[in-house]
Amino acid sequence: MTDTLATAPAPRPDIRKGLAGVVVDTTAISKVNPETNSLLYRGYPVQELARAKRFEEVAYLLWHGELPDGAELAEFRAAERAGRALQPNVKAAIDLLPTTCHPMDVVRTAVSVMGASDPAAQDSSPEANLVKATGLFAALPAVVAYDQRRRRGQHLVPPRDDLDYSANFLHMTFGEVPEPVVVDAFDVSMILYAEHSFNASTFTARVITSTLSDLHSAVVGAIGALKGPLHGGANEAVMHVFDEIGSADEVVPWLDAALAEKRKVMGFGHRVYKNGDSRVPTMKAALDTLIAHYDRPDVASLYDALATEFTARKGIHPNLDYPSGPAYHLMGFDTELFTPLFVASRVTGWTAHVIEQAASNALIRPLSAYDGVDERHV
Ligand SMILES: CC(=O)SCCNC(=O)CCNC(=O)[C@H](O)C(C)(C)COP(=O)(O)OP(=O)(O)OC[C@H]1O[C@@H](n2cnc3c(N)ncnc32)[C@H](O)[C@@H]1OP(=O)(O)O
Ligand SMILES: O=C([O-])CC(=O)C(=O)O
Repeated sequence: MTDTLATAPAPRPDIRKGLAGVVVDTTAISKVNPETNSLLYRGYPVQELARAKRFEEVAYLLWHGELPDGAELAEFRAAERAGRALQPNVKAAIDLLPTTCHPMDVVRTAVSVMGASDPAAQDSSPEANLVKATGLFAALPAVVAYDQRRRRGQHLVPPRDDLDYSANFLHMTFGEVPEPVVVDAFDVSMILYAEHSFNASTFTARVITSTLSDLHSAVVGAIGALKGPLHGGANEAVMHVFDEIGSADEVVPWLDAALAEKRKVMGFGHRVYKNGDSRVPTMKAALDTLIAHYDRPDVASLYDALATEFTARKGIHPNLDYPSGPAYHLMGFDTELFTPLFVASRVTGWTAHVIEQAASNALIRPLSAYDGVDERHV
């Protein structure tokens, strides 16, 4: 009897692969509610923010918890504009990287260089972290813009102080400011990408922060997590899918083959939203304005054909990356630059979480169940 009890297998622990459904902490930064298909940043519906505010105001909201008043916004905008120019050491590091590498590797390296040259690198006080976060927010557009330009054999375009964040971003990338309708669509995309609770990259940033590491290290890790096609890399992958399919007429045979091969169709599905991503209608409306502006009904028909057919067959809905991919394409960004654009936006959410994690820290260290070989001896 005693022997039987001693050798009884231990009860299997309740393992949630991918932490699916596990609530690991609280956050006051954003609320994702799949039941009501809503997303709140600091209490405000993201659709309202996209309609009525600029990205700078949303960044301020994520960090400070409140929208800025006139004086606060002026001060914040001045700080952002002061940090826009590409620093010589960051440019030198980028120039060392081959243009065959992925642009996400360039952004990741650039943030690492910025961290290494920050005299306050080891100061993780909330004040220092806010300064670092604002610095990254201000500096990343130049990194992304310059990387696209150098890959095209074009020279660096310096920032313009008379333009807001999005207009300046597009100016530094393309050497001119596009029509307001394009700037507005870009600004909407930045607002929608800014924050989404404990997604994989934000969680990565929080894990790194939980060891009392520094903010730049957390952002470098988050960029690595965002790069994957199951997360931020999907906006780039959506465009590859569009290129592969070619036109709306080819959607059905393409999908037959893709599903037969059990391929994942990028830009569809979500860990939290099962009935559609709260951000898609707003981004789809922005895409529609671009389609009208550039007179590209072919993009609209391919978009609609794939979404309708895939959702009808699988019951899986588009996520934010689905409309964002073709929107960035129409604006003129090279496909590999799409996920770095996501970085430029999400750095606001990541750093808000770094500050929140640091303010109420506990080392993040879950348990695992060993299923390797039994104990043995050499
Ligand atoms: C900004 C963002 O990060 S949004 C997400 C961007 N990522 C993508 O668009 C990549 C494509 N989508 C996916 O891979 C998934 O939907 C994820 C990773 C986003 C979420 O996945 P999870 O919650 O882990 O669900 P999981 O991957 O287990 O999918 C459940 C089922 O739906 C299927 N499924 C989910 N998404 C897709 C898809 N895009 N294409 C085909 N099948 C899919 C899975 O194959 C699985 O089927 P099975 O039960 O027969 O094995
Ligand atoms: O929440 C997620 O898992 C992925 C996502 O949509 C995001 O990070 O914006």
